[in-house]
Amino acid sequence: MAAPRSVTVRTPGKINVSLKVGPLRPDGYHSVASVYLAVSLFEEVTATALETDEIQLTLSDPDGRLPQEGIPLDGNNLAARAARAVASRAGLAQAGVHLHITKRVPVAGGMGGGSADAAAALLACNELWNAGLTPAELAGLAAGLGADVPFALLGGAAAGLGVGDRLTPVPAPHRLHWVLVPAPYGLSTPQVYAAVDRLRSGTDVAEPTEVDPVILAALADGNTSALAGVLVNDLQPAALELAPGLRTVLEAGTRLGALAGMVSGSGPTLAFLAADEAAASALAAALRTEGHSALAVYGPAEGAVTAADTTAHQTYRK
Ligand SMILES: C[C@@](CO)(OP(=O)(O)O)[C@H](O)COP(=O)(O)OP(=O)(O)OC[C@H]1O[C@@H](n2ccc(N)nc2=O)[C@H](O)[C@@H]1O
Ligand SMILES: Nc1ncnc2c1ncn2[C@@H]1O[C@H](COP(=O)(O)OP(=O)(O)O)[C@@H](O)[C@H]1O
Repeated sequence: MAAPRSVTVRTPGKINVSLKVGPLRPDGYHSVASVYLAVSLFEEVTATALETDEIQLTLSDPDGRLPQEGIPLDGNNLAARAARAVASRAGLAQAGVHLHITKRVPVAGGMGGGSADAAAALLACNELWNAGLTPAELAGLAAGLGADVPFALLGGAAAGLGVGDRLTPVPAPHRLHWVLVPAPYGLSTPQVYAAVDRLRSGTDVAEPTEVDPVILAALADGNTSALAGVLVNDLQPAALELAPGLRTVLEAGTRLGALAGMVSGSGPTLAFLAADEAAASALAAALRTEGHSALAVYGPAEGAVTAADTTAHQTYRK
């Protein structure tokens, strides 16, 4: 008997090199102006056809460094929800699938790992089931699954308005080098947004309507020192309040040679910008010597690609 068909899709984690957050909206969300940068820490989802109509999930952690508690392995997993969304949109009566998630992005780390799994599952199931959904339809389903899911499909660098789902790709032709410091714990995104509302209560908070053009120019030029001066994250004070230990790690990164450091999204992962690849690798080594976990990565990295395509899109210049 032939082996059941499988499709593997790879998607990137992200950092937000700029994240401006507006006031709390009546729907419980905040409008943002975000500059997303996909980085070279990838999730993979392999979707394998099942004879039944159940959705099964398994997970592996090849690098052996992710706390896996807190990841639901049932219908609440974002990858399972993505598979259901494809089946229902395509009107498939029997849509059984086994989803295997290979996890590398820190869990509840502010790097959009669950969103990357959802994006990968959308594309993998669409291909596995020959569901025929267009990229625009997949992007629509992605936005219904979470604010960051559309960017995980797209990858590269993009400005995000609305809740982060209204995306415009932005030119970032030069590879930038970063060091990520994951924490051994997670932070809950809704709690970080709630903390920022509390910290800013009584102040007038503007609706963000556009991303900072200085950031866009620095990305377009690959100007790391200009970029270092304008990295901003409105969620950072809230993340530091919830996880005060991050302050010493931020200080260590800059003391050890980072051009700048910031909390990634809702945290607690920290992202340090390095001058070049050699500086990133030296910084990661120095941080590890001081007892921190540290990974050198680059961005932009490409968005969702099926496994057979993974070498076909390496278009970024160093
Ligand atoms: C903060 C950011 C920055 O990119 O990412 P993470 O750092 O979590 O990865 C995003 O805004 C997170 O996006 P994502 O994690 O997809 O959010 P969702 O699942 O859609 O929403 C989870 C909860 O976060 C809050 N939320 C999310 C997005 C947004 N623009 N405003 C919000 O207030 C809401 O409380 C919402 O119920
Ligand atoms: N496939 C998934 N991977 C990780 N977390 C998931 C997944 N599906 C659902 N979740 C839930 O989403 C929460 C946030 O996940 P994650 O995307 O890792 O972090 P963040 O929102 O900080 O980027 C997790 O704590 C978990 O409860």
